Amino acid sequence: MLQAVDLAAERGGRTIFRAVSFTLAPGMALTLTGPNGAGKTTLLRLLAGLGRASSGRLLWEGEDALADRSRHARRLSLVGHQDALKPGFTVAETLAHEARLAGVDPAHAEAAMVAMGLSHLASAPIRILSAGQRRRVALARLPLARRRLWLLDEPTVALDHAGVAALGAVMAAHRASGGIIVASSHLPLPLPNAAQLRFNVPQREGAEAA
Ligand SMILES: Nc1ncnc2c1ncn2[C@@H]1O[C@H](COP(=O)(O)OP(=O)(O)OP(=O)(O)O)[C@@H](O)[C@H]1O
Repeated sequence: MLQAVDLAAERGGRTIFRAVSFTLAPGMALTLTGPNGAGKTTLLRLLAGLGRASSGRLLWEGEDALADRSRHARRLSLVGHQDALKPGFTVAETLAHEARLAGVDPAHAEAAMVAMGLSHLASAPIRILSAGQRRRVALARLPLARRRLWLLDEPTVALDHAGVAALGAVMAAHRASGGIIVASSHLPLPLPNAAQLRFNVPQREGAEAA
């Protein structure tokens, strides 16, 4: 269970948001919406333990999530705007590598490739892929890493309709197995029954989860 209690963040000496609170039990999802610059990425980084809250607490199963940041990092996968894929690897090599790192059966890498509609690109190097194809590869790594918490910054950017549907199925499977998802987006996400946190600009007075 992930719980944010009265989180506030500052950047460059300016308050970006405050009074952000939510509780996400296994299987739940939260979408972050709001205008450019409102603080969605800032919150995702904070939830990933990459930034520091100016006040408030982040709890994982009732304990301070960030007391041990490297332990927290192993609970989560973060997909941001940079996909951190190795240009010289093929799609199949990329996913097999991810499976190896996570110690899962290599057959899962094949399944992840199929799930994100990448089979026909198995032997293509990452460097020749289109933006949407790269995004599919970055998202196909998620289930292989076997992390409970997925933090996704605008995950559908560059995806076509089929890609969005594929991601919807992958996210549904994650939630069905007790995973938690927090995702920002300017477009509707395929995350049924997700709670919503809307950021306003200027973001001075906090945001509310609905
Ligand atoms: N390194 C930084 N130093 C100072 N201010 C920053 C820094 N990085 C981001 N900001 C500011 O923090 C605010 C929130 O940025 P953030 O990236 O969280 O917004 P966002 O809601 O994710 O926006 P978008 O929809 O454009 O992705 C913005 O006003 C931005 O200018």
